[in-house]
Amino acid sequence: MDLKTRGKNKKIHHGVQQGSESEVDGKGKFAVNSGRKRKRIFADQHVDGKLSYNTKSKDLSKKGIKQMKDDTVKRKNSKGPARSIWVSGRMNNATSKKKHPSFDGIGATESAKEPSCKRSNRSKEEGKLDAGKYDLSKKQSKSKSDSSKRLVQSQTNHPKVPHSKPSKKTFQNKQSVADDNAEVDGQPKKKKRVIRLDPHDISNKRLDDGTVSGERVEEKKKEFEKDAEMSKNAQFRAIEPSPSMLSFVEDNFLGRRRLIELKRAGYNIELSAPLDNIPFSTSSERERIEENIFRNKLTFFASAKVSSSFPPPDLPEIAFAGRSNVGKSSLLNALTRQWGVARTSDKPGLTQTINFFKLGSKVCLVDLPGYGFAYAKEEVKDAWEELVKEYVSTRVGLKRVCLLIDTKWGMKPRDHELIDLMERYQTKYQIVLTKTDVVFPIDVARRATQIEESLKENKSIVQPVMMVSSKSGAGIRSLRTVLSKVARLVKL
Ligand SMILES: Nc1nc2c(ncn2[C@@H]2O[C@H](COP(=O)(O)OP(=O)(O)OP(=O)(O)O)[C@@H](O)[C@H]2O)c(=O)[nH]1
Ligand SMILES: [Mg+2]
Repeated sequence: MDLKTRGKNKKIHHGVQQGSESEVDGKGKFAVNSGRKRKRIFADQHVDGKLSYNTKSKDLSKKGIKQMKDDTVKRKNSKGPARSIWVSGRMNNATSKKKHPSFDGIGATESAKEPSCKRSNRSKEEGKLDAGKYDLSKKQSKSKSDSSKRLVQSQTNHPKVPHSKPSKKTFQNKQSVADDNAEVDGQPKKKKRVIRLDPHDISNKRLDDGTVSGERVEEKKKEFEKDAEMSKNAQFRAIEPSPSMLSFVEDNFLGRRRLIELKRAGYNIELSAPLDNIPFSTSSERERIEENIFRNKLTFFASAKVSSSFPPPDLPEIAFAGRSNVGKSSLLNALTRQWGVARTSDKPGLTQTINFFKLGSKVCLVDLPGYGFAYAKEEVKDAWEELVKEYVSTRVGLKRVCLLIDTKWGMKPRDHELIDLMERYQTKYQIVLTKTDVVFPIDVARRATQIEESLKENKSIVQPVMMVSSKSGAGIRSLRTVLSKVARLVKL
C-alpha cells in the first residue's frame, strides 16, 4: 500500500484524509497509524508557519476517527464489489496528487490568512473543511475516473498493433487522456508515444503497400532474380545423364569422394592428386605416367603481353583457356605432375601474360590469362581478353584449345563469346570440366551432359567433354591420353 501517499494526504488535512483512507482500507487499526503520522505532519505545518491546528488537533482527530468508523460501517453494509488493492492504491495516489492544489486553496491558505483562529471560528473552518471534503470527494470521483482512464490508457499504450484500425475519435480521446496524464503527473508530454499511436501515420502503410518505397522495388527485383536462378537450378537437377556418362564418372572416381572410400579402392591418399594413379596398385608409390609425352620435363620458355611477342610457332601447341581461377595453371602442373612450374593462386588473375611451356621437344603447352572475374582494372582485363582472342584466332601452331569450365558454375557468357570466336576461325577446342572434386558425382555427369547437349551443333568442338580434378587427380589420365594423341598426330 502506498504509505508515502497516505502521509502526503494527511499533511494536507488529516480529518478528511483519514476518511478517504478508511474508504480505501476499511480497517480499524489504520487510525492508530494515521494518528502517529498526524503528529509529524502537524509539526511540519507548524514550521511552515501559519497553521495553528495544535489546539484543535485532538477534536479533529476524534472527528476523523468517528468519520472513518462511520465509513467502515457504511462499507460493510454496502454490497459493492471490493476494489483491488493495486487499483485503489493507484487511485489514492492519483487523488492525492491531484487534490493538492485545491486543498491548499481551501484549508491551508484560508487558515494562513487567519492565523489566530478561535473556537467560534472552528465551526466555520470545519464547515469549510467539510466543503473541502465534499469538494474532495467530488474531485476524488473525477480523479478515480481519470485513474481508470489511465489504466485503460496504460493498457492501450502498449506498442502492440491494434486488431482493428482505431477511429479518429478514439485517437483524439487517447491523446487527450495522454495530455491529461502529462498534466497530472507534472511530467513533460511524451510526444514520441503520441506519434506512435497516430493511425494516420502512413509510414507503416508505405512499407506494406510497396508503392512508394524504392527499396521494395529492389527487393522484388532480387526475388525475381532468385526465382529465375531457382528455376535454372531446377532445370539442372532435371538433367538425366546417359548410363555411359554415369559409368565413366564412377569408374574414374569423379565428383566429391570420401577419403575412406578412395583408400578402400586401393588409392594412396598420402600422395597429391592420389587418383592420378593406377587403382589397386600393390606399390605404395605412384605408378609412372602412362603417356610417354607427359613424362618429359615442363620448361617455361616465353611469355607474351602482346601478339608481337609471341615466340615462333616451331612446335604444335595445346592451349588452356578459361575464366580466371578456373584452374588452367593447376591443370598444366597436374598433367605433367610437375607442381609449381606454372604458378597458381587462389586469387583470380594471377596469370596475366601468355606463358609458353615446352614439354620435351615434341609439344608446347600454353597457359593463357583468364578472362572474366579477376582482381584487375577493367582496361587491363580487356587487354588480356583481346590478347587471348587474337591468339586463338590467329596462332598458326595451335592444335587444340582446352576450354576449361568450372563444374560447379557451368558456362558463362564470356565462355560462349570465345566459343563463337573459335567457331568462326575453325580453331579446334575441347571442353574440360575442372574442380570436379567439389561437386557430387551426379552433378559432374549432369554438367557434362548439359554442355554436350548445348554445343552439339558446333563444328569445331571435339567431343567428348572431359572431366578432371587437379586436386584429386581424377580424370587426369584420360585427358593425357586424348592430348598425347593430338601431339602424335600433328604434322607441322
Ligand atoms: N578443389 C580444387 N581446386 C582447384 C582445382 N584446380 C585448381 N584449383 C584451385 O583453384 C585456384 C586457381 O587455380 P589456378 O590454376 O591458379 O587457376 P587459373 O585458371 O590459372 O587462374 P588465373 O591464372 O587467375 O587465370 C587455386 O587455388 C587452385 O588450388 C581442382 O581441381 N580442385
Ligand atoms: Mg593461371
